[in-house]
Amino acid sequence: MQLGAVADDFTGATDLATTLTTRGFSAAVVIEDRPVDPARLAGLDAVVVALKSRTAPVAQAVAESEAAIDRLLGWGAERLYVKYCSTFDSTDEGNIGPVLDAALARLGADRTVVVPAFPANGRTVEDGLLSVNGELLEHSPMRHHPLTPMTRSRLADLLAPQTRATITEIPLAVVRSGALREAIAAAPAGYLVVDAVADDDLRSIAAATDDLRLLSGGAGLAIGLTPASSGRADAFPRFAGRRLVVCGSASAATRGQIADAREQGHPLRKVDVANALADPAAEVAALAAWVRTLDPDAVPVVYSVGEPADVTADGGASAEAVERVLSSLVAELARDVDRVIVAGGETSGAVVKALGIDVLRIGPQLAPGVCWSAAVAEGGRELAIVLKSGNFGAVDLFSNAWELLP
Ligand SMILES: Nc1ncnc2c1ncn2[C@@H]1O[C@H](COP(=O)(O)OP(=O)(O)O)[C@@H](O)[C@H]1O
Ligand SMILES: O=C(O)[C@@H](O)C(=O)COP(=O)(O)O
Repeated sequence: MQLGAVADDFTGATDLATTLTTRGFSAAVVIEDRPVDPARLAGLDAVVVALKSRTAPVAQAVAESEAAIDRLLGWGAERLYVKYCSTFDSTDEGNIGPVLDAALARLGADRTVVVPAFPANGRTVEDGLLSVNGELLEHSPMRHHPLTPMTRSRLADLLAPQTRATITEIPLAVVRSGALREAIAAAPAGYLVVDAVADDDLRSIAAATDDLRLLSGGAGLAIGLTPASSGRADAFPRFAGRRLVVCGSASAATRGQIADAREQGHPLRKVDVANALADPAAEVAALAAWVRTLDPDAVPVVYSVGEPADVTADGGASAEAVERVLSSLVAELARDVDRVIVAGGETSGAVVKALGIDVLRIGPQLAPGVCWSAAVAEGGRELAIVLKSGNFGAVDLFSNAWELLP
């Protein structure tokens, strides 16, 4: 296996895996510590272990990441990639620094690059400052993120409280100078925050770091990686059951996709959050009954946030209830529904766990960082599933995604 990766959330894992497959890698995502027969991974160029560690306590995130790294090395991974969010989601007490420290220690390596840039999704780094769609991170909507509000934009300032290692910034001029490899070798041991505003910059960084055993970043850096072999090519299965979209995401991109689905005439139903809190089983039953009344060819969209004011700020109780209801709904309908789009990172984690999925096989890409995966749910039913980061995907994704399935 050429590359083993650890991602700090489930949508991040499919983001990296699909970016790798666009480069010709054969790739799969393994869910957390689910036992997997290594024969299922044989011949793959890359395996991404999906954790739900982004906002976990540091000790837990490090322990889970170390266990994932050990599994990947045991499966024969030659190099490692630590995948975090392209908006560097973390706090001063956060996990990116400690997980990188642990990964370097496990590999006996002394340096790696820090590259959250992903220009195809509007994330760029210049002069060490991270921007989102042309706005500095601290001015972007990430400023208001409920768990990891990003109020600074300089990556070195965000990372410094999380590690004792030296952080060096490498400017765009060096990335484009043809002497990046030398600059990385000459820098002090530790972390190298490297500027990138275009895909060619990411390709230059990947080329200049081909001797590093550890890479780190969002998924964008993977566009510069090349598989050593043609890898294993699995045909993506065909699916013909019902379709379903569930959205627990409150992000602007998902809200736009919900509004577009309404305009396109898809049946929509909003989760009754008060009922989800009071009697989750009844809410699941009501939503499942609604789906079953619809034409089998319909694309029902079950969502919980149509506009920002729909979010109930009650210390997480409503968020948890919505996750429970949406994930139970997908599990309840899994006998009839075999093509599912899930919007939202946390929501995706809840759905994948409720379905008892252990491995996601990566299929067609829908947008940068968004793809179909094939998975077997507990009980043996195979389904196609999209785990969509809240902020990713075109506005018409809920209408057009199905056409990309074989
Ligand atoms: N109406 C609501 N009130 C409160 N929390 C909600 C509501 N709807 C969804 N949530 C929660 O908001 C969180 C959204 O996070 P996530 O699924 O990661 O989406 P994103 O990727 O857009 O951040 C989930 O925990 C979800 O259950
Ligand atoms: O790198 C990214 O931006 C994504 O892969 C990602 O991690 C997004 O997280 P969620 O918005 O929580 O899905």
